[in-house]
Amino acid sequence: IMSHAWGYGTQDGPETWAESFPVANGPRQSPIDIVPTQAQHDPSLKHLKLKYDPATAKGILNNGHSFQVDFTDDDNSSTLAGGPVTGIYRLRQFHFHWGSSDDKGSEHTVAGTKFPCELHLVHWNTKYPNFGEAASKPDGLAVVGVFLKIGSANPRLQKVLDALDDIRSKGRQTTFSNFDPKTLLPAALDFWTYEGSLTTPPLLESVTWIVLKDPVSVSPAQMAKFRSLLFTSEGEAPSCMVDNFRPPQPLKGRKVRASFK
Ligand SMILES: O[B-]1(O)OCc2ccc(NC(=S)NCc3ccccc3)cc21
Ligand SMILES: [Zn+2]
Repeated sequence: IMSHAWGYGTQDGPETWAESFPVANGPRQSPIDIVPTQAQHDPSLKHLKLKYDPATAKGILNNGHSFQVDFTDDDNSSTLAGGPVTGIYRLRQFHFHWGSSDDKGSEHTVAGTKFPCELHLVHWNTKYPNFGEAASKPDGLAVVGVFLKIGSANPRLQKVLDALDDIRSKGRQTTFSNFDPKTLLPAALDFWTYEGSLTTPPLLESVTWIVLKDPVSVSPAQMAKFRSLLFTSEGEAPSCMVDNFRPPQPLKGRKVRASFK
């Protein structure tokens, strides 16, 4: 069967996704607006334990919705544990969402504040045999979200941004090795956490979200690199890859917990 054609345009964007993916109107959809004054500090939350082996970095791909850096996940070399999760989750990939201008781009918002970009580090629960199985379970995935805020150029981003010239169009991929995604994180790992979903179709309600409180920096020139990518394949009329974010979804009674006071 044809894979579901979805995107971020007026004809195929977030307002249309429920037609093919009815879970879009489900009880635990993401992203959400995080309201810090309504998040309850939970002292029982453990520290986030992130262990990433740079050798597991495999490739970088333009998938037509974002670009992602993929990791080999056939052993526990790169994992997440602690925080709100039980057990060990393996790093699968990371990717970003960003805007056409600096006043929007993130998926989660903080008391209505939008950031120009948001990083997602995707991990799957090793109690399941593989990513695809885990993605369909309520405790299957754990995604760390990191906000990027306009400021000085972030040298940690540069290796990723320099690879974008080789994957400008949808379907392009190239090797990407020896990279430690931990270098993309802020110094403090304080976080908000809640139960949610993928923010792109199939919108599966299988994600424990771990959204870091502190942003990392990105410069306007670096944002221009993100915006140089294309949603479209070579040979198609080019469409700039921008505004690839879903807006915040109804909380529907969910509680957001904070790891910090
Ligand atoms: O919401 B996100 O953008 O951030 C967190 C996150 C994790 C994964 C995705 N999507 C993936 S991996 N789809 C392929 C797939 C999906 C389901 C089964 C197999 C294969 C999107 C997002
Ligand atoms: Zn994402």
